[in-house]
Amino acid sequence: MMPPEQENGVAPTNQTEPPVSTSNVSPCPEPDRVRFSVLRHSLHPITLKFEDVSYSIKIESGQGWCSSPKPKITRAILHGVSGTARPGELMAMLGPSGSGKTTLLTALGGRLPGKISGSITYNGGPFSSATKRRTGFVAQDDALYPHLTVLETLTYAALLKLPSSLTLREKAEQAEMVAAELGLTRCGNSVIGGALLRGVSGGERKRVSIGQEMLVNPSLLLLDEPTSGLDSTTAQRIIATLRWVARGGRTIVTTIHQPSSRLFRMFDKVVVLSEGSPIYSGAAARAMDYFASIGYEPGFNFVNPADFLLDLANGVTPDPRQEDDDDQNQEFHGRQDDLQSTKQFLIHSYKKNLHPLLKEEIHQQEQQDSTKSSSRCWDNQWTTNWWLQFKVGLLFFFSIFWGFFPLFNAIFVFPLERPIIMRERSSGMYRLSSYYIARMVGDLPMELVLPTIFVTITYWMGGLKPSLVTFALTLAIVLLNVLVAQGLGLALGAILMDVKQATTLSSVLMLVFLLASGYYIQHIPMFIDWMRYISFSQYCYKLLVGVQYSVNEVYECGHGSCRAYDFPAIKSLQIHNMAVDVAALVLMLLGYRVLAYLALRLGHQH
Ligand SMILES: Nc1ncnc2c1ncn2[C@@H]1O[C@H](COP(=O)(O)OP(=O)(O)OP(=O)(O)O)[C@@H](O)[C@H]1O
Repeated sequence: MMPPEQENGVAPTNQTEPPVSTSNVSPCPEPDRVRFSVLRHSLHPITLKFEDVSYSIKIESGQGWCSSPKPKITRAILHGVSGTARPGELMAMLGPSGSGKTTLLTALGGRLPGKISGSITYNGGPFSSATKRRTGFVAQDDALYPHLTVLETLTYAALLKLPSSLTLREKAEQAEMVAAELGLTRCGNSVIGGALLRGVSGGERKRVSIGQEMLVNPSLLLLDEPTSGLDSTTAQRIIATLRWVARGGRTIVTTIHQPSSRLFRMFDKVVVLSEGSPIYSGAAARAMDYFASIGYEPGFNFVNPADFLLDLANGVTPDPRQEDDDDQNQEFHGRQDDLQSTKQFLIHSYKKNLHPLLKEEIHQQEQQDSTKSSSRCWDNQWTTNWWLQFKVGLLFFFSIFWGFFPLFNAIFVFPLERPIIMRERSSGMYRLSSYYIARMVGDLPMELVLPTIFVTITYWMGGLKPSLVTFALTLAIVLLNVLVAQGLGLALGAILMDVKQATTLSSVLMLVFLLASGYYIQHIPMFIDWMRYISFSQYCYKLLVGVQYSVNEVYECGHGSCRAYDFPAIKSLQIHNMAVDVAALVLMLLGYRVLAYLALRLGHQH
């Protein structure tokens, strides 16, 4: 994909540009735009706002008498931090080590235990499970499987997390693209490694972690020190990547240690923390002007704004007198008490000058956010409604239960009766065909009564289509399914004449039928896929769904209304011609029974 930042001296690779054009970014060629469409745009942009966020922890004071519990003291980690990050923005949190960057990031990711005061909202609402699913979090210590290769790690993430509308191949392609994007192609086949297994370098591990989160196409991406331990070119590339990812409508917040001036220029917003208190929060491009306005300007040879901000966060201020004396060593000075008073002054200035503006900005947006979140239903946890999921599930279990049950019952019939048939037939008591037909007809009432009672109760209780015709069709399909399953059971019993073998074989067959039907697994491998055509459960299930929903039926979904036939579990069934499904079942109904009869006859002759 990208980078982009030509002015930063990073050579563009085979990558494309951000989708939203910015002043320093040129539009990408059309073919790449199509190829990278999955990660290009966020589907559910999130505006993140945090206001007066404070957080304290209780720690043991270290003083206690012998075995008496040590008294606990409260330690404030964050004091009233505010800010906003909108879709398309890349926000950086700067500050000295221990200033609270990770704590704030963890709070924004909804992962901080204990009570946080102040407010953190996502499109005006609290942290919900929907927000959680759309939030990616790259922690400082990456947890990756050491034995997988880089490409395998990314491919598994892609397979598990990318939408089911993509094929396996497309998902694998996305993994490869992200690997290329993060410069991981060369080590794609190297194992990740761990404490006992030498693997890829620390920087590469970090990039794999980032890649994993990027693959899920998060709307909000939070990263803790993504560039730590990386060389400046790689760090540059990663931040440029994050900026590109943000431009696709995502909100990105990252903590960062000592960014170079090139990196600093890529941030849209910065929050600068000093001992948990903010000294700046707002546009990165205006930070220097703000500090100049309160009397802090860098020296004439000062090149990196990030260094300047970090010095201020440490209470170190530029000393104009030193600039003339000794450029090389001492641009700043400060005694301990001076440092403290500088920090206090900066915190005070923030409260006085920036905090009211931020508050205003946060509340101005609030109204827009609440309108947005009420008009859009992206906060729905699922894009399909509960009833549809329930009903499609119920129909599936109709077809499965009334496949297994008669099948396993029927398996026992011939093996158990064999000695009696042999004896009675050898004394010429009856024809095999008359026994066979009588056996089937005799079993019929019991075989059909139970499923009729079952369907009558569950159909109406389950809230399926309240139509007598549909009910009658559903019942007829289930009964047909029962008869087919019974026929298969009879055939297996007659062929094997051994209950144990027949039970094992039918269990395997049924499981293969279920898998081949595609309900549990999609994109079935070719060698097993053909089995769907001999799976009676599949035909039964298709018919049950087919009579339940008409082609143009719609249901309420995350996008307003959606066609039932577009619901993934229904779409994958490919309900085109129900007459073919009925014909297949009828053919099986007769075929299995004829097979059972022939097997009995042959067995008897031997
Ligand atoms: N659970 C905890 N118990 C004790 N102290 C804690 C805990 N969590 C955070 N702290 C303290 O809070 C302060 C802020 O920690 P935090 O990890 O947020 O800082 P940071 O700015 O991310 O630091 P670094 O850049 O070194 O990672 C530190 O002094 C840390 O020791």
